[in-house]
Amino acid sequence: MKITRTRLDGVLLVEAPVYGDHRGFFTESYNQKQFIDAGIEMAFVQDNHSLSAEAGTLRGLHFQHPPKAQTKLVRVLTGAIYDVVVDLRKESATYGQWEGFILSESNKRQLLVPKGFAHGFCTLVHHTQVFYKVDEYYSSEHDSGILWNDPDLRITWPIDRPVLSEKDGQLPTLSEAQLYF
Ligand SMILES: Cc1cn([C@H]2C[C@H](O)[C@@H](COP(=O)(O)OP(=O)(O)O[C@H]3O[C@H](C)C(=O)[C@H](O)[C@H]3O)O2)c(=O)[nH]c1=O
Repeated sequence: MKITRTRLDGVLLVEAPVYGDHRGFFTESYNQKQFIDAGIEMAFVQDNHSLSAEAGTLRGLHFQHPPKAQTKLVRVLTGAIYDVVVDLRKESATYGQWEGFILSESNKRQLLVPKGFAHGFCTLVHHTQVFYKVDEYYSSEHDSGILWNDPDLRITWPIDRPVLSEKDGQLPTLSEAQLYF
């Protein structure tokens, strides 16, 4: 399994071996021992799966406040996404910085998003399904987020007018948000 560090401490790209043959492919998308051996030791407790019908659907930027903050291991089952993480850790040298990654059905790359990051994605094709493991259960009371087009973050999303939930369109900016990381 190939683990690639990124410029944001703790954010990792994970690539598992893919075994192709005339029928298609097989891959162990998650293997606890291999992940622990690679230093990815969190115990995932919940699997999430979303379908976004239209290209240009944007979900995020979301996080859960401590003590229900979540590490996420994100991958794409069908389609493709521009996946974005934002460092919300006040003491981090990269606080308020973001990075984007293309995860797709074809590249099979996975992204590990540590606690203390906001996470969101914009779909690049129709009928995109995203599957991700989290190490803390969903808590609506701790669910929060940052506005996708925060003028200070200036995230270069691939679309100007995305399909958004009403909730996501009303999220605070980073400067307005109450953060506890
Ligand atoms: C996240 C979540 C949601 N829900 C319920 C709450 C709502 O009734 C419904 C849709 O939730 P929401 O609109 O927050 O779904 P997304 O916009 O896809 O949110 C996700 O999008 C970004 C990309 C993330 O990183 C988060 O994991 C997650 O917040 O599912 C649950 O029952 N359990 C859950 O874990």
